[in-house]
Amino acid sequence: MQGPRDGARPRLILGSASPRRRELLAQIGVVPDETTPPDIDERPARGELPRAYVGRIAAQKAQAVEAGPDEIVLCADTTVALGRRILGKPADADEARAFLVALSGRRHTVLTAVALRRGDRVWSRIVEAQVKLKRLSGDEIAGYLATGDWQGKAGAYAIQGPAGAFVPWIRGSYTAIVGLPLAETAQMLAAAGHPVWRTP
Ligand SMILES: Cc1cn([C@H]2C[C@H](O)[C@@H](COP(=O)(O)OP(=O)(O)OP(=O)(O)O)O2)c(=O)[nH]c1=O
Repeated sequence: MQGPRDGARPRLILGSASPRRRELLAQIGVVPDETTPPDIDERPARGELPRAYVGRIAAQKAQAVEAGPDEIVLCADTTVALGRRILGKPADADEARAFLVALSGRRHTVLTAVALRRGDRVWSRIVEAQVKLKRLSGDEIAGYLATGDWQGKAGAYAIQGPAGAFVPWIRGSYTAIVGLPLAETAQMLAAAGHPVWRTP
Protein backbone atom coordinates (compact mmCIF):
# COMPACT_ATOMS: atom_id res chain seq x y z
CA MET A 1 0.00 0.00 0.00
CA GLN A 2 1.21 3.44 -0.78
CA GLY A 3 1.32 6.05 1.96
CA PRO A 4 0.03 9.58 1.47
CA ARG A 5 3.58 10.83 1.47
CA ASP A 6 4.86 8.94 -1.48
CA GLY A 7 4.95 12.15 -3.46
CA ALA A 8 7.38 14.96 -2.78
CA ARG A 9 8.14 15.77 0.83
CA PRO A 10 7.78 19.36 1.99
CA ARG A 11 11.05 21.28 2.20
CA LEU A 12 12.73 21.03 5.56
CA ILE A 13 14.53 24.01 7.08
CA LEU A 14 16.80 23.27 10.02
CA GLY A 15 16.64 26.35 12.22
CA SER A 16 19.91 25.75 14.03
CA ALA A 17 23.57 26.70 13.96
CA SER A 18 24.42 23.56 15.90
CA PRO A 19 26.54 21.03 13.98
CA ARG A 20 25.36 18.40 16.49
CA ARG A 21 21.74 18.78 15.44
CA ARG A 22 22.68 18.46 11.79
CA GLU A 23 24.74 15.33 12.53
CA LEU A 24 21.99 13.76 14.62
CA LEU A 25 19.49 14.31 11.82
CA ALA A 26 21.95 12.83 9.32
CA GLN A 27 22.18 9.76 11.57
CA ILE A 28 18.53 8.98 10.71
CA GLY A 29 18.97 9.92 7.07
CA VAL A 30 17.32 13.33 7.30
CA VAL A 31 19.13 16.02 5.34
CA PRO A 32 17.61 19.49 5.58
CA ASP A 33 17.06 21.40 2.35
CA GLU A 34 18.29 24.54 4.05
CA THR A 35 19.87 25.62 7.34
CA THR A 36 18.96 28.98 8.78
CA PRO A 37 20.12 29.72 12.33
CA PRO A 38 17.56 31.66 14.34
CA ASP A 39 18.58 34.85 16.06
CA ILE A 40 16.69 35.30 19.30
CA ASP A 41 17.36 36.50 22.83
CA GLU A 42 18.02 33.30 24.80
CA ARG A 43 18.11 34.88 28.25
CA PRO A 44 15.75 33.28 30.77
CA ALA A 45 13.03 35.50 32.18
CA ARG A 46 13.25 36.32 35.87
CA GLY A 47 12.13 33.31 37.93
CA GLU A 48 11.49 31.21 34.80
CA LEU A 49 11.69 27.47 35.45
CA PRO A 50 13.83 25.24 33.19
CA ARG A 51 10.97 23.38 31.46
CA ALA A 52 9.04 26.53 30.68
CA TYR A 53 12.25 28.16 29.52
CA VAL A 54 13.38 25.52 26.98
CA GLY A 55 9.85 25.19 25.62
CA ARG A 56 9.57 28.93 25.14
CA ILE A 57 12.99 29.28 23.48
CA ALA A 58 12.45 26.41 21.03
CA ALA A 59 9.04 27.85 20.08
CA GLN A 60 10.53 31.31 19.59
CA LYS A 61 13.30 29.87 17.42
CA ALA A 62 10.71 28.14 15.22
CA GLN A 63 8.79 31.40 14.80
CA ALA A 64 11.96 33.40 14.10
CA VAL A 65 12.96 31.34 11.06
CA GLU A 66 11.32 32.54 7.86
CA ALA A 67 9.63 29.86 5.83
CA GLY A 68 7.01 29.43 3.15
CA PRO A 69 3.53 28.22 4.16
CA ASP A 70 4.29 24.65 3.19
CA GLU A 71 7.84 24.41 4.44
CA ILE A 72 8.76 22.71 7.70
CA VAL A 73 10.96 24.49 10.22
CA LEU A 74 12.73 22.36 12.83
CA CYS A 75 14.27 24.01 15.90
CA ALA A 76 15.41 22.84 19.31
CA ASP A 77 16.82 24.14 22.52
CA THR A 78 18.84 22.30 25.14
CA THR A 79 19.39 23.36 28.70
CA VAL A 80 20.79 21.86 31.88
CA ALA A 81 18.64 22.12 35.00
CA LEU A 82 20.13 21.81 38.44
CA GLY A 83 16.99 21.84 40.52
CA ARG A 84 15.28 25.08 39.55
CA ARG A 85 18.50 26.58 38.28
CA ILE A 86 19.07 26.95 34.53
CA LEU A 87 22.63 26.35 33.34
CA GLY A 88 22.82 27.59 29.77
CA LYS A 89 25.85 28.08 27.56
CA PRO A 90 28.67 29.52 29.70
CA ALA A 91 29.83 33.01 28.77
CA ASP A 92 33.48 32.29 29.56
CA ALA A 93 35.85 29.82 31.22
CA ASP A 94 35.11 31.19 34.70
CA GLU A 95 31.41 30.57 34.31
CA ALA A 96 32.13 27.14 32.81
CA ARG A 97 34.24 26.30 35.86
CA ALA A 98 31.44 27.43 38.19
CA PHE A 99 28.92 25.24 36.32
CA LEU A 100 31.20 22.20 36.50
CA VAL A 101 31.81 22.74 40.21
CA ALA A 102 28.03 22.96 40.75
CA LEU A 103 27.41 19.77 38.72
CA SER A 104 30.31 17.78 40.20
CA GLY A 105 29.16 14.59 41.93
CA ARG A 106 25.48 15.34 41.33
CA ARG A 107 22.57 14.26 39.22
CA HIS A 108 20.95 16.87 37.05
CA THR A 109 18.40 17.04 34.26
CA VAL A 110 19.08 17.84 30.62
CA LEU A 111 16.03 19.15 28.78
CA THR A 112 15.71 19.46 25.05
CA ALA A 113 12.64 21.11 23.57
CA VAL A 114 11.89 20.44 19.91
CA ALA A 115 9.60 22.75 17.96
CA LEU A 116 8.40 22.04 14.46
CA ARG A 117 6.36 24.50 12.43
CA ARG A 118 4.61 24.13 9.11
CA GLY A 119 2.73 27.29 8.24
CA ASP A 120 0.53 28.03 11.27
CA ARG A 121 0.72 24.53 12.68
CA VAL A 122 3.19 23.84 15.46
CA TRP A 123 4.31 20.57 17.05
CA SER A 124 6.37 20.65 20.23
CA ARG A 125 7.89 18.23 22.70
CA ILE A 126 10.15 18.50 25.70
CA VAL A 127 12.38 15.48 26.26
CA GLU A 128 14.28 14.96 29.49
CA ALA A 129 17.28 12.94 30.53
CA GLN A 130 19.01 12.58 33.87
CA VAL A 131 22.79 12.71 33.96
CA LYS A 132 25.20 12.09 36.79
CA LEU A 133 28.63 13.66 36.68
CA LYS A 134 31.31 12.01 38.79
CA ARG A 135 32.88 14.05 41.54
CA LEU A 136 35.40 16.18 39.65
CA SER A 137 38.87 17.02 40.93
CA GLY A 138 40.45 20.42 40.33
CA ASP A 139 42.81 18.79 37.81
CA GLU A 140 39.95 17.21 35.89
CA ILE A 141 38.10 20.51 35.68
CA ALA A 142 41.25 22.41 34.63
CA GLY A 143 42.11 19.75 32.05
CA TYR A 144 38.63 19.80 30.59
CA LEU A 145 38.47 23.59 30.46
CA ALA A 146 41.77 23.57 28.56
CA THR A 147 40.18 21.46 25.81
CA GLY A 148 37.73 24.28 25.04
CA ASP A 149 35.06 21.64 24.44
CA TRP A 150 32.73 23.33 26.96
CA GLN A 151 32.19 26.31 24.67
CA GLY A 152 28.68 26.61 23.31
CA LYS A 153 27.45 23.66 25.42
CA ALA A 154 24.62 23.94 27.91
CA GLY A 155 25.90 23.23 31.42
CA ALA A 156 29.50 23.64 30.13
CA TYR A 157 30.00 20.03 29.11
CA ALA A 158 29.26 17.76 26.16
CA ILE A 159 28.68 14.09 26.87
CA GLN A 160 29.76 13.18 23.32
CA GLY A 161 33.20 14.78 23.81
CA PRO A 162 36.00 14.43 26.38
CA ALA A 163 33.46 15.06 29.18
CA GLY A 164 32.12 11.58 28.40
CA ALA A 165 34.82 10.52 30.89
CA PHE A 166 32.88 12.36 33.61
CA VAL A 167 29.54 10.61 33.06
CA PRO A 168 29.08 7.26 34.82
CA TRP A 169 25.28 7.18 34.52
CA ILE A 170 22.40 8.52 32.48
CA ARG A 171 18.71 7.80 32.34
CA GLY A 172 16.57 8.77 29.37
CA SER A 173 17.32 9.90 25.86
CA TYR A 174 21.02 10.11 24.98
CA THR A 175 20.27 12.09 21.84
CA ALA A 176 18.27 14.63 23.89
CA ILE A 177 21.46 15.26 25.89
CA VAL A 178 23.46 15.85 22.72
CA GLY A 179 20.81 18.29 21.47
CA LEU A 180 18.07 16.55 19.45
CA PRO A 181 15.99 13.60 20.70
CA LEU A 182 15.81 11.42 17.61
CA ALA A 183 12.87 9.16 18.45
CA GLU A 184 10.59 12.09 19.22
CA THR A 185 11.92 14.21 16.35
CA ALA A 186 11.28 11.41 13.85
CA GLN A 187 7.72 11.09 15.15
CA MET A 188 7.14 14.83 14.88
CA LEU A 189 8.57 14.98 11.37
CA ALA A 190 6.19 12.22 10.31
CA ALA A 191 3.25 14.10 11.87
CA ALA A 192 4.21 17.22 9.92
CA GLY A 193 4.38 15.31 6.63
CA HIS A 194 8.12 14.63 6.39
CA PRO A 195 8.46 10.99 7.44
CA VAL A 196 11.91 9.59 8.01
CA TRP A 197 11.02 6.20 6.58
CA ARG A 198 9.92 5.80 3.01
CA THR A 199 8.06 2.73 1.85
CA PRO A 200 10.54 0.81 -0.33
C1 LIG B 1 24.56 18.88 27.88
C2 LIG B 1 25.02 18.93 26.46
C3 LIG B 1 24.74 20.00 25.64
N1 LIG B 1 25.18 20.04 24.35
C4 LIG B 1 24.88 21.15 23.45
C5 LIG B 1 23.64 20.93 22.59
C6 LIG B 1 23.30 22.34 22.14
O1 LIG B 1 23.90 22.55 20.85
C7 LIG B 1 23.95 23.23 23.18
C8 LIG B 1 22.94 24.09 23.84
O2 LIG B 1 22.68 25.21 23.06
P1 LIG B 1 21.35 25.49 22.26
O3 LIG B 1 20.99 26.93 22.48
O4 LIG B 1 20.33 24.45 22.55
O5 LIG B 1 21.78 25.30 20.74
P2 LIG B 1 22.93 26.00 19.90
O6 LIG B 1 23.16 27.40 20.33
O7 LIG B 1 24.15 25.08 19.91
O8 LIG B 1 22.34 25.97 18.42
P3 LIG B 1 20.98 26.65 17.85
O9 LIG B 1 20.35 27.50 18.91
O10 LIG B 1 21.40 27.43 16.65
O11 LIG B 1 20.13 25.45 17.47
O12 LIG B 1 24.59 22.36 24.11
C9 LIG B 1 25.93 18.99 23.83
O13 LIG B 1 26.33 19.03 22.66
N2 LIG B 1 26.22 17.92 24.63
C10 LIG B 1 25.81 17.82 25.92
O14 LIG B 1 26.11 16.82 26.61
